[in-house]
Amino acid sequence: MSRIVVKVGTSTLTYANGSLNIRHIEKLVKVLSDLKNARNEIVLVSSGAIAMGIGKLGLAQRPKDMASKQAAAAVGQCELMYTYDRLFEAYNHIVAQVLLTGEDLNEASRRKNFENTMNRLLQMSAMPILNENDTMATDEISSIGDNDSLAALVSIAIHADLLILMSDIDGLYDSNPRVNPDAKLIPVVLEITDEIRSIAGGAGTPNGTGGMLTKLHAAELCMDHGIDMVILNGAFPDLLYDAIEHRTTGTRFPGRKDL
Ligand SMILES: Nc1ncnc2c1ncn2[C@@H]1O[C@H](COP(=O)(O)OP(=O)(O)O)[C@@H](O)[C@H]1O
Ligand SMILES: N[C@@H](CCC(=O)OP(=O)(O)O)C(=O)O
Repeated sequence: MSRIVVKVGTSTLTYANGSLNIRHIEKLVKVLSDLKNARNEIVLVSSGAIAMGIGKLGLAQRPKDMASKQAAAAVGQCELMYTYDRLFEAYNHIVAQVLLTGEDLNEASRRKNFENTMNRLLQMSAMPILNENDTMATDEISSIGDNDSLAALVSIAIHADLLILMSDIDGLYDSNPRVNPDAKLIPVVLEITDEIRSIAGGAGTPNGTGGMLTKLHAAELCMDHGIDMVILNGAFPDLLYDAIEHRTTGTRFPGRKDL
């Protein structure tokens, strides 16, 4: 049995107009349900609240000011959880919503409460679905919308074996493939060096927020705590089986083994 944190980005879950990408989310839920049936402990960190809120509120574009993004997230988070609840129910899995900020994990008593709740949910075979608490979030993680780092902090707090980031791209390339069509996928990164950081660019779409830089930050946090991290293409959730069974796929960042 493995304890696995899976983070799925906005660009995998929604189209640019904020509508749900039904094909992606249905496939993801199916694979996660199967992994749970195989006795893995799965924690899902899901972005997408702001985009879904924008879609539901009928806003013409992504708002720039913080309060409007927070309001959109509050609307979209309901829609997101409603969707997950319905889809997981079809496979007899129970979902639980957990909203938190980086601050919650920094402060000892709040962190303990988080760990206790997570452990109990997993014992009860429920599937915790986490997102940043966008209403309360200030800029402690970086800015609103860095679930990559949040997923890494969560993986550390609950002693996960593996963190998988599902993105809109196959993994880390040696330069941004949206700019350089000859860019090559890097299958394994053993250390986050300045050279590796220099090849990571920003988000690929208006809805994506972190780009590769926040994913490398997440990788560094995980590796330093002995946790493997893998970046995969969220359009192909079957790749989760490969990542868990250590078959080469996407980009793997092996956790330090000397801890
Ligand atoms: N070296 C790189 N390798 C791969 N992707 C890169 C690189 N540099 C920048 N990117 C961009 O990062 C994007 C993925 O991050 P992001 O848009 O935040 O999506 P997500 O919603 O999955 O977090 C890719 O679509 C790509 O445009
Ligand atoms: N918490 C926000 C943004 C999260 C975020 O990091 O976005 P992404 O870069 O798509 O993973 C939301 O749910 O919309």
